[in-house]
Formats: sequence, C-alpha cells, structure tokens
Amino acid sequence: MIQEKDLPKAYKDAMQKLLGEDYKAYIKSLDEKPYVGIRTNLLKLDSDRLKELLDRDFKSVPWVKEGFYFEEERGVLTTPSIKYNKKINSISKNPYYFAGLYYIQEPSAMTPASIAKIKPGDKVLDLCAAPGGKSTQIASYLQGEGLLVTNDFSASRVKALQKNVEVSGIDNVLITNEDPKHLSEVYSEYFDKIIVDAPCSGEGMFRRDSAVFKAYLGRGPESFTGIQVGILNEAAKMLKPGGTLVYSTCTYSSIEDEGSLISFLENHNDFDIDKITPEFGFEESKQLPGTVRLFPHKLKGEGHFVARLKKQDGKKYIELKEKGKGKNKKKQKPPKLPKELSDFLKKINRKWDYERIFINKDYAYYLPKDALIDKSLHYIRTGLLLGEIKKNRFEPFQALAMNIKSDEWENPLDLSATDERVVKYLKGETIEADDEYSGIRLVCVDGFSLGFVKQNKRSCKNKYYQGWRWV
Ligand SMILES: C[S@@+](CC[C@H](N)C(=O)[O-])C[C@H]1O[C@@H](n2cnc3c(N)ncnc32)[C@H](O)[C@@H]1O
Repeated sequence: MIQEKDLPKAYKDAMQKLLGEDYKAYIKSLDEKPYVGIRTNLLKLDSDRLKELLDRDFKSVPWVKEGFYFEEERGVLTTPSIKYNKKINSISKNPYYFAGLYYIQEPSAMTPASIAKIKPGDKVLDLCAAPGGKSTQIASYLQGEGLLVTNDFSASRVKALQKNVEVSGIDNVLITNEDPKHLSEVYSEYFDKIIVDAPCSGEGMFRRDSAVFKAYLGRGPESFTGIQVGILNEAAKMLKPGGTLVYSTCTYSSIEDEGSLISFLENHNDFDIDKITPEFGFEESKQLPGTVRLFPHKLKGEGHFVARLKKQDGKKYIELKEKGKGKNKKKQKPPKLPKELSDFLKKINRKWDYERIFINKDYAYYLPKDALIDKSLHYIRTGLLLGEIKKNRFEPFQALAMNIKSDEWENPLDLSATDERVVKYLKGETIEADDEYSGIRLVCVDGFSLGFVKQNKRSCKNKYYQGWRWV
C-alpha cells in the first residue's frame, strides 16, 4: 500500500491543486484495494450467457455495458462457478478464459474504446495497443466487419498483444510493431477512428501496481509529453477528415493530459474537442472542458484521463484508391490453393473468400477484407493465421481454432467445463474421446472452441499451443 508520506512533494502539490478539498478523499482511496473487472468478448457471446456460464450475477460497470466487476470483495480472485475443481481457482485460470470469452480489464481502462463511437465496418487504429485491452474491445464492437490495425512500438509487448488478439478469435486485424512515423507514411487519412492510449507516468495506477510507482520515482511526467505529442501528430495524419481520435492516459498529470493535448491542438486547428458527458462520476477538466478524469474516490475504478477529438470535415475526403495509394497493396492473383489447405477449409462450414487467402513461406493467412498492407511495414500478423502447409498435410494453428464457432465444425469434441478432460487438454495432455474418429478435430468447452487434437480411434493427441498451456 502506498501512503501519503511516500508520495513525492511535487506530486502531492499537483494533486492538491487539482483536487482542492477532495484531496483527502483521494489519499484515503489509495488504502483501498483496486477493482478487478472483466469484459465480455462480444465476438463470442453476450453478457447474459457469460454470467450464466460463470454462474454469477456480476455488478455492471456503469459506463460500459459489457463490463463487470469481478468480485464484490475487490481483488479477491476466488473461483466463480466451477466449484467441482479446486485447481480452477482464479478468473485467469478458468476454461472460459482460455476460450477467450472475457478479457480481464480494469474498469476505468474500458472507457476509451467505449466512447470512441466504433461501429461495424469502421477502420480503426489502436496505436499504442499492447497488451490489447482496447484492441480486443474495439474488435468486439466491429463484430468482424471493417478493420482493426493494432500497433505497439515495443517488440516484447507486441507478443502479449498477439496472444490476446488470437485468444479473442479476431480475424479482421493487422498487427504491427512499428514507430507511428512509419505507419503514417502508409496509412495517410485511412482510419475512421484512432485510439492513442499513450505511454504515460501512470499516476492513476499507483495502488494497482507498485512497479508503476517505483518507475514514477525515477521518471516523472515531464519526460512523457514529447512522446505523447509526437504520437498524436502521427495519429492526426492517419485520421480521415470527420474521423474521431481518442486520447487517453492513466495519469492525472495536467502536463501529460491537458498539456499534451493543448500542444497538439495549437498546431492542429482542424481538430475540435468532442465533449464527453461528465456522468458516472467522471470529472470534467476545468482546464480543457469536454475532457474528463476518472478518480478512484469518485467511482469504482482506477485513475484515467480521456479526451475525444473530432477532425473537421473541411475538405472532401478522397478515397485512397482514387489517390492511387493502394499501389503497394499485397494484391495476389487468387492463389491456386494447395489441396491439403482447401480440403481442410472445407471442414469448416463457412463461405471462404479464396481471394483473401495469402500464402507466405508455407504459412497460410486469411487477409482482412479490403485492407491496405504495405511491404515496408513490420506486420506481426496479416489477418488470421490459418496454419502451415506441410508435405501432404495442412497443420491448422491455434489462432484458427479460436476463430471457429463450434457450429462451423461438423463433429467437435465438446466437453463440459465440469469435465476434467478440459484442464488436461489445456495442460497439453493426451485425452480420450467418447467416440471414435480419425483426423484433426476441434475441442470445445460448452460450445466454445479451445484448440485442435489429432484423433486416432479414441485417443486424442494434443495440439494445444505450447506457449498458452495451463501451468
Ligand atoms: C498504456 S500502454 C497501452 C495499453 C493498451 N492500450 C491496453 O489497453 O492494453 C502504452 C503502450 O504504448 C507503447 N508505446 C510506447 N511508446 C510508443 C510509441 N512511440 N508508439 C507506439 N506505442 C508506444 C508501450 O509499449 C505501451 O505498450
């Protein structure tokens, strides 16, 4: 627990100035446990079904309809429903979590994507995306239509982003590991919505993460503003006229919040603040009306700052194609698919658009529809990674399994969460099926896909991705 005496003087002074008589209530809130939230993955199910499966009537996060508080007693991660199995003892060690049915996310962190007005069909960029909280939420809102480009500058953090995108079953996605400067050279005025969840000093996360506090003592707010304004400048280039840009941080620092935004707006008079209604305990900024802070003494969540900007529709938007910018698009002739791959895809009851299948070094991808892909950028994923074409066979990958709905597979091995084979499977063990079969089969928990097995008679050789196993 952080106490007032541990806080740097400059920080206390700034908070007193910001909060006035609320300062004491804020300091008191530092003694309380942080809230734990979960958010339904709307790509896979709705919240009523999730509550049913987890056997809990969670309290809702007031400002995000698919967000819930995990425990009335905050931070206590005890088993929700599956009482039969003592090994399943936390919200992150639960078969439904492995099935990507929900994302664990701090309730305030659910705000930026929820106010970005994202609708199916939009092209959305999440510029500072790892580990993927906002990206998985954006994908939920897109409902498989449109495009999500999700980027992070850090090569190590982008791995966690990739995993979360794949567990969530997202296919209309490009994952990049890029400096925003490079992205803006390719994606000029390309996106309808952009989220900049900027790197920041993390003042709002002190009670949740002591490492953030330690890092803060070594590196205060001033060092972040240049980076934040730089990222916003690149985002501005990539937004279509009329588009929406959301800027968020998990800090209270007015240097990083209003300060960075004011610097940005001074050089971008084609952007206006699109007011966020100060409801649910959100506190409107006095310095920059229309933007809001979330304080832990005002609502059930950690500290955040959120602003929504709108780019004016000053000039008529010219489609990229007309500008001839789609030149480098990886446009292939519809490939002649290897028989192994086309035979495998026939097992999945879905209308595949074969023109979107892209094969690179024996790896097969299903590209997002109408997405601009440029060779100069470092893509971690271009769409859904289907699998690898091997000699005389196709090896389907985990990302594909997570994207398949159980009713798209003719004969899934569908196990109940109360079946101990589920945890065995997630641990990478061989399991026995109830019926005989020969070949690759989809394993599901209560109708939601988990991964593949290679079945011979009743014995099912485990194909669950090693790096994701239950340990
Ligand atoms: C607050 S975190 C993002 C959290 C994420 N949006 C989520 O909801 O899970 C900020 C991220 O910005 C990334 N970052 C730092 N500098 C960056 C830059 N210049 N361009 C893009 N991303 C950057 C960091 O690696 C970090 O993952």
